[in-house]
Parts: sequence; C-alpha cells; structure tokens
Amino acid sequence: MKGVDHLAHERNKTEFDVDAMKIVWAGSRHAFELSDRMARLVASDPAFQKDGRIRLGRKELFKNTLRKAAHAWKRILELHLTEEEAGWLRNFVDEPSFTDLHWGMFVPAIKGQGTDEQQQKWLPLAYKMQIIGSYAQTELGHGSNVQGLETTATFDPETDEFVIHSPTLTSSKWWPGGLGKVSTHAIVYARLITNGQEHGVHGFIVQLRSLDDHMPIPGITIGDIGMKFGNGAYNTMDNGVLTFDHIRIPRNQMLMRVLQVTREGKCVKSNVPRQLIYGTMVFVRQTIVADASTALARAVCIATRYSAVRRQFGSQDGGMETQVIDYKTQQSRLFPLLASAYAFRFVGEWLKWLYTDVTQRLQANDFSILPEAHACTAGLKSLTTTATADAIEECRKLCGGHGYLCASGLPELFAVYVPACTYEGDNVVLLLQVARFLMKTVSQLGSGKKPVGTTAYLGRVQDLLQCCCDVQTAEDWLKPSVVLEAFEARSARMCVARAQNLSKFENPEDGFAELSADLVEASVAHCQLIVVSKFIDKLQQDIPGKGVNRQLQNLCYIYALNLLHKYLGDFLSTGCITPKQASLANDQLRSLYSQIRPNAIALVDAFNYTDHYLGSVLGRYDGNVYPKLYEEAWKDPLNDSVVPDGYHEYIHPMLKQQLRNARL
Ligand SMILES: CCCCCCCCCCCCCCCCCCCC(=O)SCCNC(=O)CCNC(=O)[C@H](O)C(C)(C)COP(=O)(O)OP(=O)(O)OC[C@H]1O[C@@H](n2cnc3c(N)ncnc32)[C@H](O)[C@@H]1OP(=O)(O)O
Ligand SMILES: Cc1cc2nc3c(=O)[nH]c(=O)nc-3n(C[C@H](O)[C@H](O)[C@H](O)COP(=O)(O)OP(=O)(O)OC[C@H]3O[C@@H](n4cnc5c(N)ncnc54)[C@H](O)[C@@H]3O)c2cc1C
Repeated sequence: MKGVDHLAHERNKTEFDVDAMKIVWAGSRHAFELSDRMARLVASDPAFQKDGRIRLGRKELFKNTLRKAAHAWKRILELHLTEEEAGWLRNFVDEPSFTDLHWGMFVPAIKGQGTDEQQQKWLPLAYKMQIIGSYAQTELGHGSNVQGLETTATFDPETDEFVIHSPTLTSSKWWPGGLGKVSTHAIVYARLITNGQEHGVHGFIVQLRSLDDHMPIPGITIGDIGMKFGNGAYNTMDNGVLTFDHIRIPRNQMLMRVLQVTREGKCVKSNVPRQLIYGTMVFVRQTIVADASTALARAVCIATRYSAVRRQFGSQDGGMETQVIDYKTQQSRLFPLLASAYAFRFVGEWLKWLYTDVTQRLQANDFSILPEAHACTAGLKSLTTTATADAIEECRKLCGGHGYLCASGLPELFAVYVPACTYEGDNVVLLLQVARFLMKTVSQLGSGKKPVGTTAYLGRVQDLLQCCCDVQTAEDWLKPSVVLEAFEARSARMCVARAQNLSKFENPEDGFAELSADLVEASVAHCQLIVVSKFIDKLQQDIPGKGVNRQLQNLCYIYALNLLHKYLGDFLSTGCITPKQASLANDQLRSLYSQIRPNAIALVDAFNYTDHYLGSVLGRYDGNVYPKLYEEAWKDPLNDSVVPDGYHEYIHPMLKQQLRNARL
C-alpha cells in the first residue's frame, strides 16, 4: 500500500546521495540491480510470503519450506536465472533449507576436493538437482576435533570398494543440514583405512537414499535430530543423524584431489597440502562473514527506524515527546552497530577478494598464503558472527517491549542467526587457530622471515612497541594513520606479550593450553585491526556520490573509536594511549554520533531491504508501526475466539470454586 511516509521528516534531513550509497553497500551497480530485481521478484510472489511462519508446527513448517524451495527452483528454471541470480533469489526467500547445504557445501566440496573426473561426473547432477547433497562431517562425539571423527572408510581391494561404517554410537553423524529428511547424497568425512593402516580423515561421496522412492539405502539409518532453539527459525532445516552399517561405495567416490587410493590400496599424495581437505570450511567461513553484515544490517535497520518512530518523555507545553533515537544513550548503543554493519560489509568484500586470490594461487600450485587465508577466514568468521549475534539482541533491547514481540522480526532473526557462532567452527576454537598463526608469525620474526599480508605490521614490531600515540585534540582521532597505529600497536604488543609468556613454558603445547584465554584476546585484537584497516582502505577508494565518503568516514571512526572505548583496558594496559587521549576519543565519538544522527534513517535505507525481507512491523519503510502492530495482534490464533478454548474445563470451574469458598 502506498500511504503516508511517517519517516519522511527523517528522510528530508539526509545529507548524502542515498542511491549512490546503495551501490556502495551492494558492492557494484551490477550487484545492486541484480539483488534489487531478485528482492522484488520474491516479495511480489505470494508463494514466498512469510506471515505466520512462526506459528506453524514442525511438520507444517518443514513442508512449507519444501514447497518454497520447490517453487524457487521452478522460478529459477522458468526465468533461466544465472547462478548469481539464483543465489540472490534463494537468499531473499529467507528460510534456511536443505538447498543452503546443497549449494553452499556439497557442491563446493566436490569442486574443491574432487578430481576433474569426479567433478565431471557429479557436478552436472548436482547443478540440475538430480541429486541433493549435504555435508556430513560432525558426529555425536566430535565436531571441533575433526581428527577425532570415528566413522571409518576401509578399502576392500577384493571388490575395489570402500566400506563405510559407524563403529560406535558417538560416531553417528549428527547435525548435517538437509540430511535428516531430504538429501539423497552426502560428502561423508571418515577415517581412511587401507591395508590395515590409517591415513587421516577424508571426504567420500555416499548415496543415502533411493532416487526412486527416497527410502534409505539398506544399512543406513537416518532421521532428524529434533527441535532447535526458537519458534520457526532454524527448525525449517532438517539437521540429521546418520549411521552406516558396512555400506559399500566404489573406490572412485573418495574425493581424491589431496590423496589418491590406487586399485591396490596404495595411498599416493598429490602436491597439494593436506589442509586442503578443510578447504570447504574456508570457503563457507568466507561466505559467513559476508552474511554477517546482511543479518546485522537487518537488525540495525529495524532498530533505527523504530527508534525514530518511538517517542518517550520530554514533552514540553503539550508538544511532541522526544524520539528515542535522540537520546545519547540510544545513539551510543545503536550507532556503533550501524557502523559495524558497514565495517563488516567491507571486510567481507575484501575477504571474498582474498579467497578468490587464494583459489587462483592454489590452481597454480602456490600454497604460500593458505595459512593466512585460514587465519583470516577463521578469525573474521568468529569476530563478525559473535558481534552480529550480540548486536541482534542489543537491537531487540533498543526496541523496548515491542522488540520482544515476534512481529518485530528480531526474535526469529536472533534464533536463526545465533548458531552461526557455533557452526562452521566454534568461535573460540577458531580464535585459537588465529592465535597459533600469530604466535608462529612472532616466533619467526627473529629468524628474519618477513611477515606479509594482514600480519605485515608485525614486521614493524620494534617501532610499534615504542611508538607514542600522537593525539592532542579530539580532532586528531580523525586521522587514519593515528587510528591505524593505535590498533596496530595494541595488537602487536598483545601478541609479543603472549609470545613472551609462552616462551616461559618448557612444553609449548602446555603453555598454549594454560594461556589460551589470553591468546584469544590477542586474536580478537588482531581481527579488529583487520576490520579497521580494511574500512580505512575503503575510504581511500574513489567513491562517487554527494556526501557518501563523508558518511563512510564518520562510520569508520565510530567503529574504531567505539572499539577503543570498549577495549580500553587493552589500549591502556599496553601503553598505546594515555587516559587523556582515551577521553578525547570519547569526545570525538559523541561528536560523530551527532553528525550521523540526521543521516541515520538514510543510512539504513541504503541497505535496500524490502519490507518482505525485513519481516518486521517495527522496521517498516513507512514507519507506520502502531496501526500495523495493533492489526498484527489480532492475527494471533488465541484471538480466533473471544472466550478461549479451555475456559469451560479450567477457568470456569476455578472461578466457581472461588465463589463457593467465598460463600463458606
Ligand atoms: C527472520 C528469519 C531469518 C531467516 C534468515 C535465513 C537466512 C538463511 C541463512 C542461513 C543459512 C546458513 C547456512 C549455513 C549452514 C550452516 C553450515 C554449517 C556446516 C558446518 O558446521 S560443517 C562442520 C564444520 N566444522 C568445523 O568447522 C570444525 C572446526 N574444526 C576445525 O576447523 C579444525 O579441524 C581445527 C580446529 C582447525 C583442527 O585443529 P587441529 O586438529 O589442531 O588441526 P589439524 O592437525 O587438523 O591441522 C593443523 C594444521 O592445519 C591448519 N589448518 C587447520 N584448518 C585449516 C583450514 N581450514 N585451512 C587451512 N589450514 C588449516 C592449522 O593451522 C595447522 O597448521 P600448522 O601450520 O600450524 O601445522
Ligand atoms: C545449526 C547447526 C548446523 C550445523 N550444520 C552442520 C552441517 O551441515 N554439517 C556438519 O558436519 N556439522 C554441522 N554442524 C555442527 C557444527 O559444525 C559443530 O557443532 C561445531 O563445529 C562445533 O563443534 P562441537 O559441537 O563439537 O562443539 P564442542 O567442540 O564440543 O564445543 C563445546 C565447548 O567446548 C569448547 N572447546 C572445544 N574445543 C576446545 C579447545 N580445543 N580449546 C578450548 N575450548 C574448546 C568450545 O569453545 C565450546 O565452548 C552444525 C551445527 C549447528 C548448531
């Protein structure tokens, strides 16, 4: 419905070109036009409507998801959508489903770890969805510790087959999405055994269900693992349990890019490093970083629009009350989240570039930056998902009581998003990987090995250990070199201090375990430095559009200075800045909030989210919150009847009982 724009007065205050910012947010004009077209296509198709999904029972919810996935596939074929367009369409359908794992992990695993012949055989089937795949790595007993997986794949030279087996209860595959009820195939990770010898964990393509009647292959037990956190939310996904009782697959169904098993059962290593077996996780972590900004931007868009609509206190002479967005406390909670959404967008863009670069290098047998790619994807996945999950919850609080209503869209968003802190690597486990990488880098400094890429600053460690922050006024905090140096010095000093503490232990592994909580803090500092530095790099690009660069500068400094404030202990204890300089940073932060304030609504409009995608009464584009919230309440099934079911059984007798007691 085209009606009154309750946020028009806000939009009139805008000081920059919102259309130009939309393109910056999308990454390019092409990406903007394509995503915009797909968002509108989905929003205008009644088959994709989302209303009432949270009220469905598990079976109805799941069937509804299957219907939407089938309809999406039909539209993709009818409209001859490209792979990129199809990806956007699925994104805007906005419902986790087996297709996420099929396209997001099964296909990439075959592409990354399969030989040319394996790709030629399996990819066409997967692209046409003649088979549906999932990614079965985690087991009941082990997830983080991949080398601890128990499923076995034993080569039988007599039949030229692998025998896939679950030897224990804890070896049951547990969690894989799409596995429970849909997938016909899976990449199954199992311990390879040939000629009685173990050769570590590898991936195998295993058929799970008949392509005729969908029944499990004999010897396979398979089902759903049960309801998960939240109503609706991730319960659209059939996360599964799977056990194998001596299932036989042909030898050529082991993914053999890293290691080949010959007809005789001999293992022949290729020239690619063993870690490439983990390559699918690197790919997915990179996409999770890009998705973090999308989810965070959704929550921030809802909280910002609602904060401009909501008024509490402050009325003088019967005038309007204050918009809650004008309270400094609201701004100091909300605007850093808005800045984080932009910061994560740009670091996600950069990580995508890094991943593409690594992939090209791997193809040319250059494996030199694989450790850095692993550390960056692991660390940034951890940093951005933790921050986003926390931010969604903060946005709920920023919306007061109404934020707790499902109609706000925030409870469902939180429930869907929060497992991102666990899947694809528990966030603490991933930070420990970053710490290992950082400690290794520091330990090699003495041997003259020059750190490159995101750790290049550690090559200037002597300077960074001594430098003094050059801030005398609040304005000095708006110099990129000053901000960058403060973050580099903090991270370098934390890394060196941890490395010195580690060196006191005789056994490095004991030291690593004992100091792990401190090490994780150093990893966080390093990852925050990456985000800040990539945001600063973005500002150096030629960004067209009136006032756009100015807004991005403000957001960049809000992101950095808010971190400085939040992690002040690190900055002060490592001597990177003085208390006086910290106080000046706070003064600057308050000034930046005032500058962002008139542009806040336009900055969330630049995300270009449709009301369908946002799924929030509080975040509506037109700001018409109250009538719609009122309308929404009446849709609740409890309001189907004035007198509730159960009145005669439970309420009425109780009331009568009280009446009788009163008479006694
Ligand atoms: C309102 C409604 C909203 C609706 C929204 C709807 C939107 C829908 C969106 C939702 C869709 C989301 C879809 C997502 C689907 C979820 C998918 C989840 C899938 C999974 O979880 S799959 C399982 C993932 N599992 C893990 O990540 C396990 C974590 N563990 C590991 O990664 C490793 O094994 C670990 C911890 C690194 C192992 O450590 P360790 O045993 O010490 O290491 P190794 O001995 O194995 O290796 C040592 C050596 O290798 C290096 N290394 C480790 N990993 C890698 C790697 N990945 N790449 C390169 N190198 C690696 C390591 O650094 C060591 O190097 P050295 O040089 O030190 O030897
Ligand atoms: C919604 C969802 C979808 C998923 N989808 C898939 C899928 O499609 N395919 C798949 O294979 N898997 C999937 N998983 C599984 C997921 O990848 C694992 O749950 C995840 O990797 C964490 O492993 P874990 O469960 O073993 O946690 P654990 O490792 O048991 O973690 C428990 C606690 O121990 C801590 N911890 C563990 N190891 C260490 C250590 N070395 N040092 C310090 N602390 C440690 C962790 O920080 C955590 O606090 C999914 C999980 C979820 C929640």
